[in-house]
Amino acid sequence: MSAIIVDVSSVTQIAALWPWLLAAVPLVYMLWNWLGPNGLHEVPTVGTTIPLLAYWSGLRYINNARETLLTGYAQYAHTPGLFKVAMTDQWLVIVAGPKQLEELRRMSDDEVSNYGGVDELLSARFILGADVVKNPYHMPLVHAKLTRNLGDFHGDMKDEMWSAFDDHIGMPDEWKSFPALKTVMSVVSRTSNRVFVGLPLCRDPEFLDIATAVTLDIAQSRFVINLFPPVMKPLIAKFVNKVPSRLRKAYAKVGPMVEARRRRAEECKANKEEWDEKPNDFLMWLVDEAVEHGYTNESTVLYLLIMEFVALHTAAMSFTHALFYLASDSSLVAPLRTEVEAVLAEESGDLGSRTAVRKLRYIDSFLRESQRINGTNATTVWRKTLKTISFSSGVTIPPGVFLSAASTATHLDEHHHSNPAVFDPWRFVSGDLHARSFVSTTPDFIAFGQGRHACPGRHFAAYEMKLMLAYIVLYYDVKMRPGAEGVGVRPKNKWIGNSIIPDPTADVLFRKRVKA
Ligand code: HEM
Repeated sequence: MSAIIVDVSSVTQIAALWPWLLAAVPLVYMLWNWLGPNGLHEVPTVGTTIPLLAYWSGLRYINNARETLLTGYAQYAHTPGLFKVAMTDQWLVIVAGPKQLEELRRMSDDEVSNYGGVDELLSARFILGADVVKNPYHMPLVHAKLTRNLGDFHGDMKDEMWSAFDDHIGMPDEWKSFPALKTVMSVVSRTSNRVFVGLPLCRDPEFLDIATAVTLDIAQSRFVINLFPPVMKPLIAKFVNKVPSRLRKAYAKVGPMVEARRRRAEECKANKEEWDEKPNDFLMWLVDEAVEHGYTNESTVLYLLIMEFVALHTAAMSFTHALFYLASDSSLVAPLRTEVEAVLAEESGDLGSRTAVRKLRYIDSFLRESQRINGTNATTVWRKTLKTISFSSGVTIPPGVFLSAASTATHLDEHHHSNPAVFDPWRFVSGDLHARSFVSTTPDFIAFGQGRHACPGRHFAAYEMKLMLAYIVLYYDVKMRPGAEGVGVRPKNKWIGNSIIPDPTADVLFRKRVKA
């Protein structure tokens, strides 16, 4: 009997220990992460390596990523070309300097995984699901269907963009104020969605709300989930992941169209019949994949949302960065207008033609230069090691480590660019025009990543952004609304971790162009 009593009391004691044991798991994980083999002792650290303080460094990084990355780059870009910074959930190894970047570029997909990197960055397996991480089938579609046939969409994109400008800004005779980022987003989301889902859905405000909100859902969910070590992430994700509810709303909106298209595609397939007037948009390509491989309609809608995530905020933020330069300095518009008017005359008044946008060198240089200084992300080329990899500096990195390239610091390296901190919009107008175009990824310009996994949507984004800038200089005068920073001063960027956000509160004034 007493033995039973002793047992019962020890069970009770153990039960009382459970909360402590549960709390110890993340602590042990954290110690293991910082001190074990993944402690990456060969890689120099910016900040502290002491476990709990490193977690604190990870929290601080949210506010001081820019300084941390520039400091690390200045100290370590040449030897050993790598350094590490603490995230709240793990180390991030920063690859810095042209030699190491080139070595990373040459590594095979067996050595470093690109979607593994995206997974670490976004906690994608918890937010979007493990299937997306295993099978990101939207990616090859961007190359094979969109980029290769971009010319087929020029006319529709131009048509949608002109109509979006008309609806969102119109042609005010007097100066009128518009929230810059929000207005740019309205034009980008309509233009992109003309190609993603076609008319009339690309103009449906409820659908566009869903399409733009999903990025914030992913960003916010990932922010909270990444505060915790991997063992706790699945549990935390259950409480904070906002994507499932957005997906339900998206399905309610787009699901019937997906189901109808799928039925028709399956009928055509079964009867070996041609589908006259089959839609040609990203959604249809996703439906075709679903028919071919048996994916669900829910997954079609989820992958559509992923496309909205990769395409909309990246292009809208990048364009707003450039718009702020244009609106802050009235001397910049003249060379752009001269060029656009000359191209317009050569192209019989059609700015959207296959050749017109390619001829816009000044516009192209302006956007590349804005992207060089600002970009959307201070690190690009996100990778996860699958094997032990070695750099020529002698440093080895074990499997399972999150790596990324220091893009902002690379772009501001004076070995690459003279007066690197100065915005010189015509910097890329001369020289090897192909290598210096907005979409070219070069060792000194990695805003779109590098190598075979460089952004496959950059040609689409560049076409859209060049057309927008051409439209604005042709039809509008723009200036910054005088704000706290003074008249004609470009608003400061907001940094949240690695994200570089053009001031979301800044307004730009537009009026119908007054010709001299
Ligand atoms: C200015 C706008 C954009 C910027 C700055 C940007 C930037 C990037 C970067 C840095 C990467 C990672 C590249 C690497 O790992 O080396 C990437 C990947 C990707 N981007 Fe973009 N992007 C933009 C627009 C777009 C658009 C409009 C689309 C789709 C139409 C798109 C689709 C993708 C996809 C599918 C990937 C994953 C590629 C892969 O890992 O194989 N992006 N983007």
